[in-house]
Amino acid sequence: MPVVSAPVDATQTPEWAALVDHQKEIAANFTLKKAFADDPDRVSKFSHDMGELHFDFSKNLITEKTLKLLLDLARAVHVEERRDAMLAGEHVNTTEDRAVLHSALRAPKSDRGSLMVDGQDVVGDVHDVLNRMYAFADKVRSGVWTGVTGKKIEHVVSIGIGGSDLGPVMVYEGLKPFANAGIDCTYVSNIDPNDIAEKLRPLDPETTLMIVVSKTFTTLETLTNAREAKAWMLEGLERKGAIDGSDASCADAIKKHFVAVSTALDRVEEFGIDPENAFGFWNWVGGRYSVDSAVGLSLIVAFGREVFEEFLRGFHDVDVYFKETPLENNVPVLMGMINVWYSNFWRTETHAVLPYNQYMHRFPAYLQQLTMESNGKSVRWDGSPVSCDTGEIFWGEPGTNGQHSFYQLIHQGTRMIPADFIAFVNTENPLKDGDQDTHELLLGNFLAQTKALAFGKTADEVRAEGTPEPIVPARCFAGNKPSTSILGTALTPHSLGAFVALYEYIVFVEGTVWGVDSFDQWGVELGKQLAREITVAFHDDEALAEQDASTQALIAFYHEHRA
Ligand SMILES: O=P(O)(O)OC[C@H]1O[C@H](O)[C@H](O)[C@@H](O)[C@@H]1O
Repeated sequence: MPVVSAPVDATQTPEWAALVDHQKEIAANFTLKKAFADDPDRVSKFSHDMGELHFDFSKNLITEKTLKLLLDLARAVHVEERRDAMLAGEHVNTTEDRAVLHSALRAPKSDRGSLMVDGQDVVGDVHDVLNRMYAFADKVRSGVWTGVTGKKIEHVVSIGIGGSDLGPVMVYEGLKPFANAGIDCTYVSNIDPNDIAEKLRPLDPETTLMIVVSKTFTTLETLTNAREAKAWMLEGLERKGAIDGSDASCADAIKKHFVAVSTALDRVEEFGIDPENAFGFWNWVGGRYSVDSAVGLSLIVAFGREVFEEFLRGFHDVDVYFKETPLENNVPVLMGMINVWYSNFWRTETHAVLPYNQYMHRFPAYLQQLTMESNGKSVRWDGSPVSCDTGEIFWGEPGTNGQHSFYQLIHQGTRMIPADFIAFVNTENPLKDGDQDTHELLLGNFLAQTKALAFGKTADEVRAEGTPEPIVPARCFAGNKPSTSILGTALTPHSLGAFVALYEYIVFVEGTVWGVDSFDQWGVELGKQLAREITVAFHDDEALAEQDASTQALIAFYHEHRA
């Protein structure tokens, strides 16, 4: 069994009790307006820099005492000890009896041999695979690797789901300005045939490379889509006369047009993909923590080695920072604990992430898996039930789009929704509308929203604008709505890597307070198991009879209306 200490029940600690009392004080006496008026140094006290990212926590419902009490709680649940255990390769993923070492995926090659886990030179193995990936990607990018008809690859289709999809697609979208080899990527994930049909429709099989990404290589969606892609590829090539349909010509085509990423290389081979063209990773990398492993192969093909190395450096710098920075100044720790403050002491349920950068439009979706699959648990890592709420519901959309949609509820609704506002000083597309720098219009909106949330608008201010009395209440803003402002210098491979690592550690800190195993995902299994059984029930009366009445009735509706 793993050597991991039992989780502390945070709710039974004096530190928790102190926070319960403190929350009552803050709820009764604290407003952001007053806090800013009373303390001219508030912003500097609550601002931190982590590399190229600047964090302003001042518009949160916190005082210096709040942070002190939160860090007392972090220490009481042994955040530092668990961090060190994780980074040293202990099996902190207890329910799967695995180490958790995504940090090793971005360790520099000079760290080879420094981390031996279960007899494996973890960093050495990581760099061996990275080198193979870089060599492969170079060949594709330069046109040395071609399709079966000798044409250069122009499109990559990455087939995967969950952690084998959300990370790569988020980063591909995030770093589009860095694409530099005339190769575009498309991501197919859903088992809904509409997904692959629409994605493949515009592509030419001769110039398309498929990357099948699956940690387990058993995932129904991915294998179904991979088979569909294989059929599309072979039919397309045969129609063009590029192959003659014989087993040998098909095998040759698959070799040139299919590669795989998986921890299960035997299954890759069974699928018909040449093991030479398979890139491995390890069971100590969780799917949602894997974008910086071979799972990111499409990114290396699209962006090249230098960009990917810079992306990994962004992660690694945060790894070192998280490990070495005292808790008082440690941004991932502070953010994780502030999230605990709202979730457990203010009983907020959701957390908005609002990137003011259109390239980051898939970042909230990526964070949903990272945060919710990690911390949506009801038992602790020793199997005991949790005794407080766990897991925040993460959601969001890029600003300013969200402003014209759901911000109404954040500003004037009855629920408190802590929000991370993310923006960058420099834009990838500096444009002007007349004399006005349009990036400043974007940043002006970013600043305006956090200001409106924090300070609101009083009835007197509304009246002073000449608003008729009956509608004054509808036009008031209560303010005191918490937000964190994060400003980066620019959205680059390095800063994007830093962002992902930041949220990985926020998740870790929260998971440690809640005592949950943030690295398993048993909650997705029941649905998979039932789907297998129910799929049979479409055409098997015995299996149908075993279903509940609602499922039977819905299947009956399906049969009645199926064209
Ligand atoms: O990479 P795969 O083994 O195909 O798994 C893909 C995804 O499916 C699973 O059901 C889990 O919910 C995810 O954590 C995982 O990322």
